[in-house]
Amino acid sequence: MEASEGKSKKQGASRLCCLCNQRRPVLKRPKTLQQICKECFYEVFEEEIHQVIVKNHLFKSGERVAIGASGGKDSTVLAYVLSELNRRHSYGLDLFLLSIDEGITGYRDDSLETVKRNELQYGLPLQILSYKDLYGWTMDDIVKMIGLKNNCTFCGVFRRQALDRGAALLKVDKLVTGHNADDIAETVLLNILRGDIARLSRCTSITTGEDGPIPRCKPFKYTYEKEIVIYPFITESFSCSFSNIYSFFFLISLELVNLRYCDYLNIVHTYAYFKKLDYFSTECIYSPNAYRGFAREFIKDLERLRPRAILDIIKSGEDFRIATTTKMPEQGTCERCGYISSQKWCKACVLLDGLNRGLPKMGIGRARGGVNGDHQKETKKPASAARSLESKQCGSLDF
Ligand SMILES: Nc1ncnc2c1ncn2[C@@H]1O[C@H](COP(=O)(O)OP(=O)(O)OP(=O)(O)O)[C@@H](O)[C@H]1O
Repeated sequence: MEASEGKSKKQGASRLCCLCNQRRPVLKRPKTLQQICKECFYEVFEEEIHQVIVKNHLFKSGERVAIGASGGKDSTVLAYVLSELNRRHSYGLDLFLLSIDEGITGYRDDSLETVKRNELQYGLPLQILSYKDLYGWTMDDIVKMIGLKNNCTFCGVFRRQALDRGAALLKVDKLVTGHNADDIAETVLLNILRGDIARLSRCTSITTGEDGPIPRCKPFKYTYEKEIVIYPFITESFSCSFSNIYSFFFLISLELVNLRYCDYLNIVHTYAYFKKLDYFSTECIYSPNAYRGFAREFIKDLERLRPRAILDIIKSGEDFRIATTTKMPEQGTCERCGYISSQKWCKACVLLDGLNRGLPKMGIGRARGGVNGDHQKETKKPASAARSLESKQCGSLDF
């Protein structure tokens, strides 16, 4: 009798949130597998990001900060959480949304509509810059000329520079992006697979570009993608439409951690689609993303076996030391547009020159030392240049 009473008390206790020990758990936290209630989930989620911001001295009071806003889940949650923390902890930041319109019909035009709604929902001023205005080309035009294979290189190089130009226009001190722990772990792995030591040493830094036009920070460096996906579902104030789906999410939340990543996102995205949740969840229509996709699935498989795997990969990336004998590229400025460059021309100018001359493959591939203005030399080796990029897929492998 006593034993069974003890057992039922124990079962009752195990049904309480393991953090507050008061409320019923509604989800298994992906990062730690702890069964916790929704109040504790959003408390730990937001507090961890706050701690990352404070410990890494990401911001100073009075700074103007642009949030790279694509309309996707990461940057939407980042815009929401950062404005909340800014208010709650009196960071004293002036926040802005900065969106780049790459000119991808049926993808970016739709996601920009989401950002425009976010502008009103969060009360943050929005600046949109387009590839068409900046470079005279949309990604639709570029894909028509170059095809699907290498288009991500153009997009990645142009977006990086476009964000810097937008930041200069807004006169901000910093740019923050929604890159999360999963993105960083993937990038560590990809840079190892490519033997790219220069990017490997940069890709784990929480702040980069301090020597360039504008420092970039990643406040979600240690935030798991699965938690970013969960967050809007259980935060009442995030958007009124999110609250409608509590019951659905709570029913499946304890099981989700064991699903494959693609099944997981499919469930969430399908539901998000029907409920018209206010972030945009479609993959880029021009991104085959095969190589990064394999790395992503590999990391998700590791995460299913051991959630800490993501943090450990980031830690390994951080702990790599570059031998002093490794020659690092020297930073200068582009002779053509004045943007930062370790070569005579910056990568965007090389790519644009190729596009404008009807030789779009000219700038593709990694310039190794030497002067990249030597186009003649590059056009003589189209096969090897294209090959060097096959493994690169979506955009550049650093941030
Ligand atoms: N078109 C864009 N305009 C402004 N910022 C962008 C744009 N595309 C990407 N970013 C920034 O870079 C981050 C990483 O972009 P990535 O393309 O990897 O998208 P993601 O991981 O799907 O993120 P999100 O869910 O925010 O779209 C985004 O979170 C955002 O901060």
